[in-house]
Amino acid sequence: MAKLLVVDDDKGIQKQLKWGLSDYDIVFADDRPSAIAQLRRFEPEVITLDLGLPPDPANASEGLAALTEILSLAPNTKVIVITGNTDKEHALKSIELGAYDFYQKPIDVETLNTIIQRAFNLVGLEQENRRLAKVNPALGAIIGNSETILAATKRAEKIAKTEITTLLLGESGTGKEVFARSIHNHSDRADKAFVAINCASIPENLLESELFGYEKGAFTGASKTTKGKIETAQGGTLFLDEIGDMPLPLQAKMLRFLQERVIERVGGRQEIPVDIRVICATHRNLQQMSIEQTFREDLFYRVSELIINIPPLRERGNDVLLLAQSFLTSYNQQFNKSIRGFSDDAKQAMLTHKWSGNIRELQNKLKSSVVMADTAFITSDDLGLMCESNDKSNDLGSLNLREVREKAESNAIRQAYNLAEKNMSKTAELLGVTRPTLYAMIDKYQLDDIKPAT
Ligand SMILES: Nc1ncnc2c1ncn2[C@@H]1O[C@H](COP(=O)(O)OP(=O)(O)OP(=O)(O)O)[C@@H](O)[C@H]1O
Repeated sequence: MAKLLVVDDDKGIQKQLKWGLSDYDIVFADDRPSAIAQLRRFEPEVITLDLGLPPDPANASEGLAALTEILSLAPNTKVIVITGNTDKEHALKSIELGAYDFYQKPIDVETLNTIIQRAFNLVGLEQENRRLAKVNPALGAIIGNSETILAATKRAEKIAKTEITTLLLGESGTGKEVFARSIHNHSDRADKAFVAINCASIPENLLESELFGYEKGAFTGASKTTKGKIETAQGGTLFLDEIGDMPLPLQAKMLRFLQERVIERVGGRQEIPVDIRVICATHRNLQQMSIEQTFREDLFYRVSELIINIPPLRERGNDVLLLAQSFLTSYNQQFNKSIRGFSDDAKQAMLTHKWSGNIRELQNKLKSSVVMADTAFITSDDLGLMCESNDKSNDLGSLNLREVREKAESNAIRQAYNLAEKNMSKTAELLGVTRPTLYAMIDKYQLDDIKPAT
């Protein structure tokens, strides 16, 4: 039976609800300590909470404190706050703190029952979602709707079924490995191994044996013949991350493997045929490196049969908000929290931050803010970000008033446009100007990237 806790010090109301809500397994509490005790003992999924609790029933402070405590102990509980019929301010405050809904007195049991029923339905759905997420985690999905990321995913989709050796170019943390996995998962090799190796993280003298394996006795300590990463990827996909960091002598051996599809283990004489798809990635400019002769030109052409540029987060527009929402959902589950979303200043700060660490930086910021936040919405402070407008007020690079104004106005237009999700009427509204004025400004400042959503 669905478990309901009613927190109200009015015995008359308790009685009324006991009879009126007989479909539920119902328990009562008169004040904050007994509510918390019942919460621990009875673990209700839904709670109705009168904000006017003793010792100060004329005031909402005790009720709001109870709400905060309940949600910090059991974030998935749905709390319906009961307020006085004129007390809109506290009702809204409760929603801000994470209450599921509010109900204004006088109590009509039938109406209240409908709200309670809806809350139980939501609890059921959320439980089902959590169960499904555990069974089938959406790993490796490429989240994003921006033109830049869609262009990259389209290319990745097109080549997934082919054997083309692909080079993924992008800054650190942009999701190159996520892309490589995704290509593998959409290829005919999906049921075989995906083996990743980061050439920059393995000491130069170990990289060769790590990749190609070694024969027993090949060097001191080689006590038994061992397969390398290439052989382990047999039949599947090998992801060579940071290929630009591969030492020159090893590049020759790599080229032979890519051309002839055979390898020799360190200390071995036998040629071992391999059937492997290769995906490489780097944040370096391999073409420039080959001019400077720090990367073999022939290897560059071999690994870059097709290049996919993975855009940095700052060029992905609203994707940052989509990614943030998806991380929030998974961290809410991981840390048993029920943070509902982001305040406007947090959204704006995320849209304007430079994200030099890209998605990894966003992920880290989200993780710590979910752990630390104790309100229903994450703010820019929780994220440790400041809005660009505050952040950069002294960094306009020029004291020429016209230039300063132009820069500030262009920034504001871009921010509003992103917040309004490319809706021009909403952008104009946020900026407090008419649509014709907005179009005139876009024209004047040549903001060619700003155009109505199609
Ligand atoms: N589109 C995406 N959707 C969800 N999560 C993503 C996406 N892209 C990347 N991530 C997450 O961001 C983090 C960094 O991604 P990844 O390791 O693929 O980046 P990378 O470019 O390979 O980084 P590096 O160059 O440092 O190796 C990972 O935790 C990954 O799960």
